[in-house]
Amino acid sequence: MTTPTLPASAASVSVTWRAYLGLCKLRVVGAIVFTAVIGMFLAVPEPPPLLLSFWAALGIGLAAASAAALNHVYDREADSKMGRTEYRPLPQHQLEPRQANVFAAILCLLSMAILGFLVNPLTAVLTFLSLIGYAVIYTRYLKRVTTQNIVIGGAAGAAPPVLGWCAITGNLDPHSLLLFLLIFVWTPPHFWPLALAKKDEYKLADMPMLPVIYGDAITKLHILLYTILLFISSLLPYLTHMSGLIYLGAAVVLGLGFLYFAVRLWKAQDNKLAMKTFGYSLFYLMGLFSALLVDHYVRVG
Ligand code: HEM
Ligand SMILES: CC(C)=CCC/C(C)=C/CC/C(C)=C/COP(=O)(O)OP(=O)(O)O
Repeated sequence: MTTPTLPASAASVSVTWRAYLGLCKLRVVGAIVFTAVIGMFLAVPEPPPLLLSFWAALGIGLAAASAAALNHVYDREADSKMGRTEYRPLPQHQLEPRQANVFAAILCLLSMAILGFLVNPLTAVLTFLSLIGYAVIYTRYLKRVTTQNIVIGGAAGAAPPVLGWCAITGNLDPHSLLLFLLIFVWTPPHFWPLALAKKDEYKLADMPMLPVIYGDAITKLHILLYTILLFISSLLPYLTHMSGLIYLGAAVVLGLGFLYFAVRLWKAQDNKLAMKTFGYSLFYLMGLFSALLVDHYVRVG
């Protein structure tokens, strides 16, 4: 018996769609939308209106995917030099840069229409600024010129909970800026462990990441110092009475876990723990934001 195969044209359509989806960095966008949705829930005492939340999540997600596609276009040459990124759609010539640009433009227009007409204009403007911040300011300029690229560029990645909050209330609340601070301070100990593990690839691609320019010891020290700063920042939602004891407990336990990784990485002679620390950073952020949500509805203390 022969295995049924797709006709050549159907197979190529499926490859093309997979390539377009590959441009979107779906897992990162998923995490970004998650933090935005938590911002929506924290903005009001009762659950936020379902339809408004849906449009806001879709609009923010489309903007993040558009930014990711533009990042693939600007980085296509560097991506082709690194093992971690060489199989992306543009280095593999599955799509032309022009196609990726058109795709990014469509996603951006859709996002702006949804946010501008169905959510509110301030959310649309702030989301657009985040898109430009990541896709243009970080990717095109900062990434190539300074070791502080991801610290400054982190502001775009930290915006989503503020965008989610603003989508529901129409304004900027100081508590939403606390959520911004958490992701902003989290970004260096999220990214630098990965940069440490992939230092040789970044060197090959001529990217001035911290370990490439200043070496492993300085990078590990920076990771540790930012992790301490993150631990302190993560207490602020409790100290400002935004969250209660459930959040505080989770923040302390998750933070001690992050410190454990950061201290061990700092002390180690090698970088064996770097990718585990990177993995933990993702678990930490998801855990911290989940705790904020649970605490919002089950308030103790
Ligand atoms: C400027 C800020 C940031 C930088 C430089 C950065 C950098 C990176 C890099 C280089 C990767 C590896 C990607 C890969 O191998 O495909 C990654 C993965 C990831 N990042 Fe970030 N990140 C940033 C902000 C964020 C934010 C704000 C979030 C979520 C709220 C996030 C969530 C994730 C997730 C979930 C992954 C895993 C993706 C996967 O497994 O495919 N990142 N990040
Ligand atoms: C709401 C909105 C528009 C937000 C945009 C923020 C956004 C998409 C952040 C993504 C963060 C990220 C994956 C950075 C890695 O880029 P990189 O180029 O350093 O990593 P790479 O080498 O894996 O491409």
